[in-house]
Amino acid sequence: MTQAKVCFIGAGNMTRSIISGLVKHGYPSALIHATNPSQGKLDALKQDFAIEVSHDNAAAAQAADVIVLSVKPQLMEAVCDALSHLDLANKLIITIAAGIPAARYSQYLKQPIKLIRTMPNTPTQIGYGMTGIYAGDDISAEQKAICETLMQSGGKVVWVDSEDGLNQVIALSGSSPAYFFLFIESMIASGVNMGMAEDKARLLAEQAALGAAQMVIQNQQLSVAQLRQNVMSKGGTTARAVETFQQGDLGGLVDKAMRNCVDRAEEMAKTF
Ligand SMILES: NC(=O)C1=CN([C@@H]2O[C@H](COP(=O)(O)OP(=O)(O)OC[C@H]3O[C@@H](n4cnc5c(N)ncnc54)[C@H](OP(=O)(O)O)[C@@H]3O)[C@@H](O)[C@H]2O)C=CC1
Ligand SMILES: O=C(O)[C@@H]1CCC=N1
Repeated sequence: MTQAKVCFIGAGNMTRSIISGLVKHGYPSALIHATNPSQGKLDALKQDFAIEVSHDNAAAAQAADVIVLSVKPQLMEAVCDALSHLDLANKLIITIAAGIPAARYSQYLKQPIKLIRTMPNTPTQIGYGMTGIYAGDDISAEQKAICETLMQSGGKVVWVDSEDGLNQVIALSGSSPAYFFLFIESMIASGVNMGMAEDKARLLAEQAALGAAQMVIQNQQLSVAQLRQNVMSKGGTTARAVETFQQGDLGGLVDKAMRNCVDRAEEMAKTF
């Protein structure tokens, strides 16, 4: 495994998720550095993972082989501008930001760069992450391997052939943990409305969600529709609930939500 010196610019939710996966997989803490303006997140990362931390983006980036840009898209231009005086010729830059096209970064950093775009998700924090990765033709096999090693430590990776594919990755896995959380939240609320204690409603809903996901994963020979049919006894309770979702056009609503997610990524590509 290639072990590069990695610096995360921005120490928020996703940086924490990725570092957690890296350290759990034995990536040396001494090779990981995170920067952030506020102190609290840095203290927590240092305490939990024994990594290097600082407020100085430029010094940390200068010392790194791999720079992971992990700030909100609206801050990316300013953050890159403040790194643009560095010589980045021998560094690999990885971005996890939604929306911003790969070509935009060399403008922000004011020099030619080697950049890989990725789209991880928060379950990376517990080893169940899913990351989509896009690299242009200028990226070497070794650079791709470094990126894959970093992102794979938190879960699975999938390479996409075109940059547009990353927007579909956002809709399918980057943003989608929130869809499932919303569904589970709604189930718990309904259970509570019907009189169930909240802790029991949560246990019932979360274990059903875990079991359903594992059923999909462990039964690749079956379609997801077949797994659903297997729960639906004719004239039974599940059929009544599923009919209710279908009458409300759940499939159409999911499609609309995912297309809106992609539209927002495309809007962001024009904005930032
Ligand atoms: N959350 C998610 O599920 C996913 C997010 N992403 C992408 O990841 C990126 C980060 O998102 P997320 O981790 O959720 O966001 P967070 O807001 O949790 O983290 C961003 C961090 O950047 C820090 N920051 C702000 N300004 C600077 C600066 N000048 N230099 C260094 N750090 C700075 C913030 O510090 P402070 O709080 O102190 O201001 C904050 O800790 C985004 O671009 C997003 O599109 C990608 C996939 C999934
Ligand atoms: O909501 C967002 O913009 C980011 C990208 C994917 C998940 N969170």
